[in-house]
Amino acid sequence: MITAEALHKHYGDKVAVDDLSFEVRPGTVTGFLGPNGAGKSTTMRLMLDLDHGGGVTLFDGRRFSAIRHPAREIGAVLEAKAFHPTRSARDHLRMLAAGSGIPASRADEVLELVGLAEVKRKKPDGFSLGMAQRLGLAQALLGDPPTLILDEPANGLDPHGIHWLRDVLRSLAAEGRTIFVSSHLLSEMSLMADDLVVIGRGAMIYNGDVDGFVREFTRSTVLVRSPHADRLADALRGLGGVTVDLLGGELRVSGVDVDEVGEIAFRHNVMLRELTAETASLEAAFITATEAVEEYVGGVA
Ligand SMILES: Nc1ncnc2c1ncn2[C@@H]1O[C@H](COP(=O)(O)OP(=O)(O)OP(=O)(O)O)[C@@H](O)[C@H]1O
Repeated sequence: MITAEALHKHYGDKVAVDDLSFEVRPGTVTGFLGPNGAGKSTTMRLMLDLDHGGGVTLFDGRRFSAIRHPAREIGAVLEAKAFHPTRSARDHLRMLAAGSGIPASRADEVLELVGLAEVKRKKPDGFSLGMAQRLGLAQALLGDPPTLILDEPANGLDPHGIHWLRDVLRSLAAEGRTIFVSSHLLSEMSLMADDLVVIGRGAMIYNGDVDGFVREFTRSTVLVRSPHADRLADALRGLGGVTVDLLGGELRVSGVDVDEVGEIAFRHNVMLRELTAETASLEAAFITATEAVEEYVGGVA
């Protein structure tokens, strides 16, 4: 269990992390989301005592700096490509293993796990970003830690790599580990994460499960196809609090659920060809939740 309490950091007048408190539960993947510059990397650095600021983060009740063998308790990747320039991938991991009292054979195990066994004798400075991400994950897993903190681990991975990463993180969580992972890939996050911490301009926007976030920041809609769509639209508009978009024989309705739409159609003798509850995406919820706090807003060319 990770407990972050009142994390705070400012650079001059600029508040990068603004009194953030949250918990990351074991056995789950918790996604850490926020627009560019929201403060995700700074928060992760604060959590690991790699940056000076306010607040405390406890890992199963202890601060990072109080943990005797951090590699065996917390695996962290904050920056891809932070490797020794002259050692091979394998030697890099063996050296880290030696420093943490981990058997050297574990280096080969984790390289196999992340799919880098074939290139283990190569120097990481020739690695692609995706390969470097895999090596970063190997490094984080070296001590078989119960907690993982990963900043943008999917960055640079190809679609197979992203799929693989999702499976690895999900199965590590299923083993009871605590996994805190930032990403900009929202569709991936919706498949991977159980819980979310969403921040904007350093402050908390949402902390809870993924479904709750989508519910809170989107309106669910009902899609209806009917040869009498205009008649049904009139009946639904008469209800009040209902929004109806009519396009040809298709209606998109919000403010009522599928059962109510079905009932009203029945009462008005309207034949239906389709009646579907549409779930909004995590991306739609993220855009609504964070549009007011976006820092770097581009224009349209
Ligand atoms: N060393 C620094 N000096 C001054 N300001 C900084 C420094 N590091 C970060 N910041 C500012 O703090 C804020 C948070 O940055 P941070 O890198 O934590 O955001 P982020 O959410 O990780 O962004 P991204 O998604 O783009 O990686 C940003 O506005 C950034 O400009």
